[in-house]
Amino acid sequence: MLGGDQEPGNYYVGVDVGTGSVRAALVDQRGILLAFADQPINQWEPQFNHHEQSSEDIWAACCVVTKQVVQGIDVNQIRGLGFDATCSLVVLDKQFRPLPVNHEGDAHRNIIMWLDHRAVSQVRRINETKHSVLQFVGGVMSVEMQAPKLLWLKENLRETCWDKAGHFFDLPDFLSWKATGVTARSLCSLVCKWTYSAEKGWDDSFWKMIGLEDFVADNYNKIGNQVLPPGASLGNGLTPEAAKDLGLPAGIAVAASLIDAHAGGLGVIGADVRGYGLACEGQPVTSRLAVICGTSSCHMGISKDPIFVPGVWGPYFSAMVPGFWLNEGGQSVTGKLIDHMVQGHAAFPELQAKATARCQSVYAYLNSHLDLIKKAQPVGFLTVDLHVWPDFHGNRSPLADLTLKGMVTGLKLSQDLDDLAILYLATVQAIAFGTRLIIEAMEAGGHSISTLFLCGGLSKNPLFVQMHADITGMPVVLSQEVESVLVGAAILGACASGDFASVQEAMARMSKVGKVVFPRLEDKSLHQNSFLRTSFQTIPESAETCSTGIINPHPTSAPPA
Ligand SMILES: Nc1ncnc2c1ncn2[C@@H]1O[C@H](COP(=O)(O)OP(=O)(O)O)[C@@H](O)[C@H]1O
Ligand SMILES: O=C(CO)[C@H](O)[C@H](O)COP(=O)(O)O
Repeated sequence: MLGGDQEPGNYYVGVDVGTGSVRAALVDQRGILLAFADQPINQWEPQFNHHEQSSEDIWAACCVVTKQVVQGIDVNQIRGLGFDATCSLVVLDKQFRPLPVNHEGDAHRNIIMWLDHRAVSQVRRINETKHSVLQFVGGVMSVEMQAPKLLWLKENLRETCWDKAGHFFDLPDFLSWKATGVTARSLCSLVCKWTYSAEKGWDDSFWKMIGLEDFVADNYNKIGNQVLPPGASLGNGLTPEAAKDLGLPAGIAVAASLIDAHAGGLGVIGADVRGYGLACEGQPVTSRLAVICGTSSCHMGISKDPIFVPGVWGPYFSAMVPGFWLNEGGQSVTGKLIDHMVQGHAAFPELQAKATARCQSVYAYLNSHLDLIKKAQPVGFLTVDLHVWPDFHGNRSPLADLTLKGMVTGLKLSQDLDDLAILYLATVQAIAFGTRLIIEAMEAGGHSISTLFLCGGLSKNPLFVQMHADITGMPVVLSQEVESVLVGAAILGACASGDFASVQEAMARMSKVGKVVFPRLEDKSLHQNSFLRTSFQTIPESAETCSTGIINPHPTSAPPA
């Protein structure tokens, strides 16, 4: 439904497909959200570490939310449409029909999700090749990228999937194809997840070396041989069929899309920060780090020249902001980890009942409960002897080790609501320490970061935001629009419409500062001690400590696969 400021003008629709839900927004030229809608999407986990979705379900959800946000407005004012989505792998046959990615042969489940870790053996073999393309993914390919998943399909579902496949899409590119009928891929998805180089294109020798020479023989037809920069206008715009599905006029501009974290980056990183007392004021945009915190967290830092950071993805040219190199650090589970710790605790039913009685979310309740039990001490003091190592789904950055597991030290026999609240706090802190490790690795590689720009579902949690400020020692900027990832998607639509000359111009006009959270420096030594204690309790004996107190469990070499 339409709400807020209703000045006439040009509107854009942004659609954001996250892990757990699809969101859409109607956004104006100033980046203000006039309407918002969301809808959860199905996920299947048929086996441990196998995570699947359905492209038909996702498209249907996109249609529902888009129709909702344009209800009641003159659709002729809508100038452009932009999509972003998780970097999940969509498989279609030669007639564009879904193919099964599972042993059960269920074609409805035709997406291997980004967090799927089935291709462990495949990624180990890919990393053993030490092929030069690996330099551009932080030195180690992640099991969450597309090459190992494709190899898994070839080796495990040859007849039911691989031999019948006509098209392998990254989810953002599937959505833009669905809207326009154009199979061109976005430079963002191909560079970040498929080893494509913005400068050199595909590297035949890589695909031959890993056993996927089929793509070379086919001239990359199935994975993309037409590549467009994010925000470029696709074909003749929205097809009549998709227009009917989405409730939009046929022919409006549709943009080449972005991965969700990258859309979040566009939505926050270009804001005008004058007057907030931030160190990044008057400094190049390269001093800003966008952190997109949803199911996972992604740490997006840009640079004028390529920077190689072991264990941090990239450098990727023009994959987010045109003309800039991107490094992407990440934590595979953050929101999902917090949900897992809280929902799995013995006191969760009590928490749920109490939060419901107060009409609060469980997180708002836990935050106020922590305020009650902390008494006169700083909240961080509550976790002096309880520590979490957050790699429950492996470590994406900077250790790049999918075999790492999670850990909790300092548990007692009691399992009441206080214990749950403190475990929740320790989990949030562990995630913030993970961000600090990533920042320190990026700075050691050559980045110079002074300010964090947070967005995504977890940025709605004030404790999460404050802990990131306190533990990194950096101010955190929150955008005026909480749903900044959708602003990023709308920026794409605005660029495709031709209303802005460049992505940079659209970013500067449409992303805006809402609030700044500064670090509480009085808690700094407490967090430093906690950081060291956590690390020493959890690292293997072979690890060594660097001068900052960061632990490197793999001291002699690049991180293992
Ligand atoms: N208001 C809130 N307070 C605390 N946590 C929140 C809030 N809203 C969302 N979250 C957390 O954010 C995560 C989901 O973020 P979201 O950006 O929607 O994820 P995704 O894009 O991966 O679907 C969940 O773990 C959820 O618990
Ligand atoms: O790898 C990614 C970005 O490069 C994934 O798309 C991302 O980690 C999943 O996003 P979210 O946690 O927001 O659902």
